[in-house]
Amino acid sequence: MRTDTSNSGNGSGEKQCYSVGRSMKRKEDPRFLTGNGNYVDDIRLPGMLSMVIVHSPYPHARIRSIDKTAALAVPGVKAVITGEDLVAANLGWLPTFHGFDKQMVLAVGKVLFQHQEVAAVFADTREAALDAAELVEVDYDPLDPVTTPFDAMKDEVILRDDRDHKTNHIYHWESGDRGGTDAALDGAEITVNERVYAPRCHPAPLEPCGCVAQFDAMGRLHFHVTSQAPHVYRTAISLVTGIPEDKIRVVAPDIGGGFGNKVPVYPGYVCAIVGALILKTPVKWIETRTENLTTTGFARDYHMDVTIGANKDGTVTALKVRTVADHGAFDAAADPTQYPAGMFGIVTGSYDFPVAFTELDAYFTNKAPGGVAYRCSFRVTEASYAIERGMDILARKLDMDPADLRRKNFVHKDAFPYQSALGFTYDSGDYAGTLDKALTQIGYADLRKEQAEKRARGEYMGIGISTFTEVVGAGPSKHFDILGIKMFDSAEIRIHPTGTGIVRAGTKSQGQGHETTWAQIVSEELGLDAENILVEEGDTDTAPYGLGTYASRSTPVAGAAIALAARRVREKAKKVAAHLLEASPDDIEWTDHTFQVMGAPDRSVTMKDVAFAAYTNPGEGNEPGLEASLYYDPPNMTFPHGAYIAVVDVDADTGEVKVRRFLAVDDCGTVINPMIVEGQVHGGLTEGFAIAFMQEIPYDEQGNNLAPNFMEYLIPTAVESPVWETGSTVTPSPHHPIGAKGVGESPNVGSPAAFVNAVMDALAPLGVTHIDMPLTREKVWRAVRDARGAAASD
Ligand code: PCD
Ligand SMILES: [Cu+]
Repeated sequence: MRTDTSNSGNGSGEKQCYSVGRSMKRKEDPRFLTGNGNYVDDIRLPGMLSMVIVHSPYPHARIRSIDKTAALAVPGVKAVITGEDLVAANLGWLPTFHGFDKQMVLAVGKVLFQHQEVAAVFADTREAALDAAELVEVDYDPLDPVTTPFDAMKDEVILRDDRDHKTNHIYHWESGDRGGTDAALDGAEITVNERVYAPRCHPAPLEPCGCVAQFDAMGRLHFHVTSQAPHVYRTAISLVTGIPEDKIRVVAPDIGGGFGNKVPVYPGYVCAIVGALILKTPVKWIETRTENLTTTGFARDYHMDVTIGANKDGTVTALKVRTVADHGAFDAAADPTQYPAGMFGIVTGSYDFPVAFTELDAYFTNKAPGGVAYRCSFRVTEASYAIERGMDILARKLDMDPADLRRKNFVHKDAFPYQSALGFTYDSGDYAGTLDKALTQIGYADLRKEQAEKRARGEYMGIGISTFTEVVGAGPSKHFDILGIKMFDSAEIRIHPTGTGIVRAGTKSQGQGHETTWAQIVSEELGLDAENILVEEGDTDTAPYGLGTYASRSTPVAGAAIALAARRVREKAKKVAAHLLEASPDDIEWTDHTFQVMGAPDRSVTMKDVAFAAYTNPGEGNEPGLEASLYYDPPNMTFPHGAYIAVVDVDADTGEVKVRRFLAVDDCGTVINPMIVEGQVHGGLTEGFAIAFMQEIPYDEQGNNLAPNFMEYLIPTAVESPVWETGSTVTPSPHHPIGAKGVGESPNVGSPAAFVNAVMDALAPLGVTHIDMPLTREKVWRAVRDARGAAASD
């Protein structure tokens, strides 16, 4: 792999300038850095109305009546719609992501969580709409709220009276060998057990959600929206509203971060479309920060009981994980249809468990709906946190170094493809190699020495390891679909006469840099300059149908489609090359990014020559033009892995934790752009750091959301964030055309456990075994105080 951070050789030279493995500067950045991005809120159309949503102050209440009179009297107000209006139009409910449940668009009869959408106001200006929203009079009859899944499971108060099943239980899911696992745990020389909680948190992208709905003179809907999956939106809108799909154009323009938050379809989108339809004028809806944090997809909220069985020498013999999941008011979790608990089955992680079992029960509560994959390929972060905490707890019980315990149990690098006890076939990996690299790079032995000295002085230093394996790139269509739509992806490539071109894909970048990396793949495959390959995504009128960008699937799926579509272009080009070289196509080979006559390397033509000929002189019987499209259904997921190490110093008297160092060694197979991958890792680590130490959406006993803004829901700035150290190993995916695996989510999946393990390691001398995230100063301080108190009273 070459790593070259300069943008040298711009457009000149024999070979292509930019290709796979080079840190080409991001092609999209000049637009962003000069303030010329084009976001949904930048759209201004003549006659455009502003929509504002009225929210419920109660988490659980019956709606006695809604009076619109005062709101409608505000100058500039055009309409107010309620749940009843939508029900009359047959648009009262929205199918949820995987289709098992439905969700109210605007509350009908009852509100089920604080801030739930109750009415939508349309006005000439945002100010008028805001004023009117305050004047919509809703008469509520408050009911007792249910705020934890443990209360919900008692079924004393049934939340959803729209459902036939009078229970708050949503579903049970299980995987693996229950009997075998129980038997192995019963017979284990050692077992450890801990309940760990992955708290309800929120992706909180910089740009909140929003849309502009417009019907043109031909009655065609143009819908600009912050969507990670524009094609799925188009199909969903057609199915829900009955508007023929050809009469709908969904455009996702520039997006200011998605992180899973912009996968689901939200009530505001439906209301904006309805408003534009009935008022016959464009409607814009842009969320506030509070609306984003309180109503759109939350993440996690998994209570996980982890039990590991092992021999005295540290060899693991069985894993059992039981989870209680809080899904909020509707089962709007973003998971593929056949996987209600997402990819939680990756919970065996990097370790060779002979037997395992996991089961999960999900419940309704009076909290916001969601369960989105916040930088996590559907519950992979939860799973990774559970197993990586579990392994550390086992290491402590065995009094073994956590690195040694891990190394002892890794799936061996010669064991791939590896069939896990919970049914995944891991494609490739070298876990020991990656861990060893990380240990050397950070100077592990010296750090342990330093720690021992500090402990002798009564100082609390901790080292935390996480050696995670992810499963990303959904996915093989026999297993993965959303609302029945198979999770393939697509690419379309056109090469112009002068040897430049355009590639379109079914994905949609939200900051990941696809405009650069997709061009690099085409460049590598076709020997053309990446600087002159335009990348276009996000417009359903032009892009081929694809399932979008989330779950780190773009590189594994669309990236593969792009490489293979380019190879299809190359096959066509070969015939033209043969014509130009007056040889048979069978005698032409593609070497060093040019077409050559076999055995005669001096007789060659470049792709640029061929492109021109394809339009000017294609040769008898050859199809003119140079383009190809391809739909790719991956044979398997990709399994990136990494070894992360955190070093912390804890002030036991104040609870303050300082992350002194953090090293992430990632293996995502073949790297397309090392600089972009490093940026992905930095971003994800910062989010993982926030989740570990400061982020949570808590609710009080009355069901009030306690983190409805950035005063309570904390976003780390450069001041709080540690300096990230990175490294990499490369174990290509055997089934991906260029060997690449996804990476966007790895740092978020792998890092929370490393941080928590480090703090627990620091506090080990005090006997503190576990603290649930986020590890705020107060929680750490309390844990230390309790531990000291217990020690004093012994
Ligand atoms: N091997 C490799 C891999 C990768 N890469 C690169 O990197 C990136 C990423 O990728 P991926 O991994 O494939 O992924 P995607 O699909 O593209 O994306 C997605 C992700 O991404 C991440 N990152 C990011 N960044 C930014 N800036 N922004 C955002 O928003 C975001 N988000 C996040 C998330 S969350 Mo989910 O949705 O939860 O499911 S999922 C996710 C791109 O550019 C690519 O191409 C390279 O180079 N190489
Ligand atoms: Cu997750």
